[in-house]
Amino acid sequence: MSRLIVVSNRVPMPAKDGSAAAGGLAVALQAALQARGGIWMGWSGESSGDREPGALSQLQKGNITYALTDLTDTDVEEYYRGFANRVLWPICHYRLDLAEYGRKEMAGYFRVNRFFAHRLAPLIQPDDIIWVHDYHLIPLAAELRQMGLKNRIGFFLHIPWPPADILVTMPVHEEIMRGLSHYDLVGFQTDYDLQNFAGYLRREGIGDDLGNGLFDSHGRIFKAGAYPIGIETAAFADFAERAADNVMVQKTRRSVEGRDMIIGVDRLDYSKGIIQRLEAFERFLTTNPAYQNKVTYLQVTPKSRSEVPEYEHMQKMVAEQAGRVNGAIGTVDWVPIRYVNRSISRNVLAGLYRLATIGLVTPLRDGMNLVAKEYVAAQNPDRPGVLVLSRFAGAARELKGALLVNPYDVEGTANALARGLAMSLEERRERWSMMMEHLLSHDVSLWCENFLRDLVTAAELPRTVT
Ligand SMILES: O=P(O)(O)OC[C@H]1O[C@H](O[C@H]2O[C@H](CO)[C@@H](O)[C@H](O)[C@H]2O)[C@H](O)[C@@H](O)[C@@H]1O
Ligand SMILES: O=c1ccn([C@@H]2O[C@H](COP(=O)(O)OP(=O)(O)O)[C@@H](O)[C@H]2O)c(=O)[nH]1
Repeated sequence: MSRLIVVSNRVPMPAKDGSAAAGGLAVALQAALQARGGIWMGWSGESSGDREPGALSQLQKGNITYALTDLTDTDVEEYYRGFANRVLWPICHYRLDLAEYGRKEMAGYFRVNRFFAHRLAPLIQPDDIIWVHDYHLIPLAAELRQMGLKNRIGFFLHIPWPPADILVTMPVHEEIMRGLSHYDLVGFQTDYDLQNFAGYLRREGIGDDLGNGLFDSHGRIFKAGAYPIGIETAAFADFAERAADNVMVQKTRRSVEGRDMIIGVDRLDYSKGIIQRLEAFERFLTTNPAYQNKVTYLQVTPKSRSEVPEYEHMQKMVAEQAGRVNGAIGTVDWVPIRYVNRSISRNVLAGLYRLATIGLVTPLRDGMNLVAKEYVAAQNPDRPGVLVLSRFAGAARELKGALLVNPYDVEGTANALARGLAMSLEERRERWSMMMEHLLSHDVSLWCENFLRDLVTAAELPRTVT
């Protein structure tokens, strides 16, 4: 079996005690790497200031070598904060208004990808399979090809891929698309993202859909497909059941006794629709006054990318809004919104999901949204809660038992909350079973296997158009 080389901007390093990093993606990829042997390469998250980064730092754990590189201050600013998070992230989340184009940042993005390629290439053997993750590293395959590498290289995009009309507003859309054509397999989260990709090729006249998942563009033939990422469903369900003994979960249970709990869990990101969600909760309480003092909404929102101005602005807006609603509607013995601005460990989170009558997941746009899947997996099968889910999350393509909402429609979301809280146990069980069955049969290990199987079989493709 060929070795596997995984490349991602962030690398989930094992903890100091040697235990593997938590999170479905990390667990699935670490398992695949252990089985085949391989390398996980990426950014250390550290800056070398204005000095050229030193040699890769390497750490061996079983069959896996973790290889990390620092980046200079300028690299972090231009590649990560600048182009990845102020151009690609907003564009892929349909936020043209937030994209900030700068020639310096665009050049920095391509330069850091070249730097990654130069650091990675000496570690690669001819038979290795390379799997690149996410929007930070789209041009990596082109750079590796430029250096003469002939290995199979796959790419998986964790975030949405927008329609052509949005993509073409990005000055370097052609270079980005050319970058994708250097992979042997390009994976998206949903069929909609794949359709947008194919639509761009057609619209711009730079490629053809050859059928059976094959495309040709920029003189290369490659595969593209939808590979919706899953979670470790069975393990997470087990986790949630055992979390009942956790002290924090017990404290929370006591603190909401006699009330229904609604839970929202999101990085503090404008794509998550937190402002609209708080508005919907307020609307629900004002149009259903009988629920006042009967419901607690827990919003867990760890800070994210705080050095990027749009994120800093969001932090202020969300905190102000939560405070305003609490001030306007709360009473001396009831705080409607509990707003937690820090990260909670996954085992506590699993227990909190299980306590909540409603999982409120309303991104304005999301590649998948693993929280939606985790909420379902964490439920007690005897009395499961209700998932209220944005139709604009990738997860909505799969979780048909959810109450689907349009997060821009504040009144519609408020109505879904009322419907969810009043839903009969029979309907809740029926909806939950349908979703749980799907999640058990489409977990993250299957996602990983399917992608790698298709990447390996891409070896039989002719690579260039004759
Ligand atoms: O690296 P950051 O800029 O701090 O952002 C964190 C990640 O955000 C998006 O990721 C998430 O998806 C991951 C894979 O599905 C998941 O493991 C992680 O928990 C999520 O936060 C983005 O897609 C990642 O590339 C970022 O690293
Ligand atoms: O305090 C927190 C908040 C989130 N998460 C985890 O972070 C991931 C978020 O993934 P999702 O796909 O929902 O959103 P993303 O952050 O990738 O955009 C999920 O696995 C959550 O369990 C966590 O461990 N602690």
